[in-house]
Amino acid sequence: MSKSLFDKVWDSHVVRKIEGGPDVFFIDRHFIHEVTSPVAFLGLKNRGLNVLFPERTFATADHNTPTINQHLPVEDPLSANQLKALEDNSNEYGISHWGLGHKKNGIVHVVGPENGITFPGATIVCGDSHTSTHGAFGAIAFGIGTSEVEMVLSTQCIMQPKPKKMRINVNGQLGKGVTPKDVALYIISKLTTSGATGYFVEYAGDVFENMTMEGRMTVCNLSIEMGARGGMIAPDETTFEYLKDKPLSLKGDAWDAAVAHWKTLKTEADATFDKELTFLASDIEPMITYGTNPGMGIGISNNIPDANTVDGGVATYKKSLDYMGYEENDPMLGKKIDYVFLGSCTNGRIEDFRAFASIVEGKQKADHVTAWLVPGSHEVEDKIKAEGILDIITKAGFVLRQPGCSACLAMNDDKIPAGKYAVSTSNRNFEGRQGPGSRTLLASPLVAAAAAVTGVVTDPRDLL
Ligand SMILES: CC(C)[C@H](C(=O)O)[C@@H](O)C(=O)O
Ligand code: SF4
Repeated sequence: MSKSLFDKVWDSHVVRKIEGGPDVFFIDRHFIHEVTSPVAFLGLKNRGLNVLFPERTFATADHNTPTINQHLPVEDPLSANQLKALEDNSNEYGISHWGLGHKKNGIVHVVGPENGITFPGATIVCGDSHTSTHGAFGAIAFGIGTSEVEMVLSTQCIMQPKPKKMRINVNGQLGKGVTPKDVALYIISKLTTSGATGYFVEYAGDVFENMTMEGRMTVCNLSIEMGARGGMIAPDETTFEYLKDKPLSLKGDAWDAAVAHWKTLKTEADATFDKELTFLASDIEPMITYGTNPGMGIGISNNIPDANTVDGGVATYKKSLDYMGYEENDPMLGKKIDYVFLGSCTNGRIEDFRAFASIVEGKQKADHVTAWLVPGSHEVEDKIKAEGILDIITKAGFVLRQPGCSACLAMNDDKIPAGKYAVSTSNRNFEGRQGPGSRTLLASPLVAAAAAVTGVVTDPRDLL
């Protein structure tokens, strides 16, 4: 039977098939952070178990880290404890640890790829739902629970039933101002947040083939927001070019042999999928969300949908609009905003800062807007400085913060106040996600930049 990319990677990692049960599945790379690993290590200790392959696990601190004054001790005792636990556990078991202040520190899904820990054909897990990001490299990457983190630490395997397969094709060319984030928000708006539940998605078609690695990461990152277990894109020259010479990428003959293998990781022509969807690039415009889940998104020039035209119940829909303080049929353009957040594992990479700078250059931040610009890693921060982006944003009245998850989920001090509107490049707009009572409008870095300089929801195409 012809195999898909997903089948090839999955099947080559099955250690044992259990009749009528899940597969015992080998994990190549395991990332850990301070939120979901402490309890797993506690479990290991209680059962007197060891870490089987410490060299396959990589720790970085990101969720609870402050984004200013990182050289000072962390004030919040809960955060300080979590960070200390990650450091102590990593040291005890011989796991590489990029803690606060380390030059490689940053958001787990940003530092993994930029250091070449992520690679095509790999199986990658982390106790974190946005592990799907790494699928951009043609890896099978997904989030796991804390008990599975313990399982991976002790056995380097987990038990997994093989998910169903979906292929999403987007063909044609994206218009001006339309970014990978818009492609993803568009797909989620069509599928809803549960449209891909139970599936593993392969993204295919010209749009993804022509996308940069960072764009592919943005798309795969958001797979989880439509319910998918993960999403992946076949590796190609763009992938190999990105990974070549990364600190932990293979070198010399080993690299050449790996690339030769990675080139075989393509879906065969007559492979079949349980579900297949096709969209047109020309139908996608810059997107923005107006509600309290990532599926509640529209093209920026559209009006908020009428309750009678949406699936999923009128009452829930109205409750969501109430929370946002919005009315059906209102335009999104021109709505006043208070905060802008540029960052997260969705859009906290150098291309996102370049995009933001391309709009704010020569303009000024709107007076009433508070903007938090948070690089995904120190490497991103260094590039922002080296490329002159820091100068551009500083002249435009913005301040650059230090790396971390920050206001994406507000586990540190970066909380959007109750009732305030934030245009955010992150991935979730749930009630209170960015701080109790906060209201989130998910969008691309271009839309965020346009809102930052005008103070209202603005079509970035008018400013490009
Ligand atoms: C804290 C962590 C478990 C969580 C996740 O799994 O995704 C977080 O990263 C998020 O984005 O909500
Ligand atoms: S940046 Fe946001 S989505 Fe990504 S890992 Fe951190 S909290 Fe989760």
